[in-house]
Amino acid sequence: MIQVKEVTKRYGDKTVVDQLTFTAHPGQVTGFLGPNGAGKSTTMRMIVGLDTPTTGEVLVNGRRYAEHAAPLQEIGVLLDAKGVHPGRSAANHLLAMARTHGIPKKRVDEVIELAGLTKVAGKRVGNFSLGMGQRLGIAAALLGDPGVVMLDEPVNGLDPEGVLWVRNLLARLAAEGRTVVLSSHLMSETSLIADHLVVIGRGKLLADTSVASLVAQAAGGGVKVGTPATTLLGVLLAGPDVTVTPAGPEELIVSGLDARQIGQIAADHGIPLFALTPQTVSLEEAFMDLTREAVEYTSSLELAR
Ligand SMILES: Nc1ncnc2c1ncn2[C@@H]1O[C@H](COP(=O)(O)OP(=O)(O)OP(=O)(O)O)[C@@H](O)[C@H]1O
Repeated sequence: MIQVKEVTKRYGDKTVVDQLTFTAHPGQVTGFLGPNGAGKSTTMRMIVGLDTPTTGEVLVNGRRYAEHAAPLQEIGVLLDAKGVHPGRSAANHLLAMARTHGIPKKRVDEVIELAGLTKVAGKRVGNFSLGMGQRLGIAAALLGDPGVVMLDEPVNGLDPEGVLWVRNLLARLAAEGRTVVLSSHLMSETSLIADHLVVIGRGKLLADTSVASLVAQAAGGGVKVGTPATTLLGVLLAGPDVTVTPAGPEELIVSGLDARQIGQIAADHGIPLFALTPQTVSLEEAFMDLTREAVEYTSSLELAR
């Protein structure tokens, strides 16, 4: 479990993380989302003790990172996939890490296999593609068989097959009861991988929600109904909490009733329907709505609107 408790981080007079509180639970994949500069990396660095909160505290499995005797066995992290000596082979890089942390060589072979790096394990890391580098970073994060796994932008630069691989791997790690956190600035991609979402903007918490409830929220745009009998159906559907808006000669947008209720009322009165479509806002739009005020760099074109 990761607990971020009322954490504030200031650099000089700039507040980068602002009274942030959230928990990443075991058995779940938590997506940590925010636009560029929102404070995700800073928060992740504080989780693993590379930075200190100005106020508040961060706990990994109930303790501060530095208080763990064998931190690599508690939390595995991928913070910068390029932070590897380019002249070393993937296997030697992992072996060096394993040796300094008392981890057996057998585990190195296991994570190489797990990360799909068997064929390239002997190759120099300097020649690795971005995707192979990401896989190596993930292999390193898993080396200590940790109960908590935290990955900064793990699908960045991966092809669709690589994204699917990360998705399946993270789901499996969570199913094993581990706490899994991944950061991203891409909502649609993250919502496919994560169960839970923590969204921040300008260092502040904007949302702490399940993917399912965000999807339900995004679906709150009414139901598009296609019928030749718009006037009659409009009258039949009317009610105190129902809004019926004509959207074309044979089209209504209805809110306050779901598709099933509308379909039933139409059927009860023998009214033909040729469209009955819940209007969804895309998750990307929901994310943009949430974070609009909080993006650090807005183009002058957008500001002029
Ligand atoms: N050491 C530092 N000194 C001063 N400012 C910093 C420092 N580290 C980060 N910042 C600032 O803190 C803010 C948040 O940065 P951070 O890297 O945590 O954001 P992020 O959400 O990870 O963004 P991205 O998606 O672009 O990686 C940015 O405005 C950044 O310029």
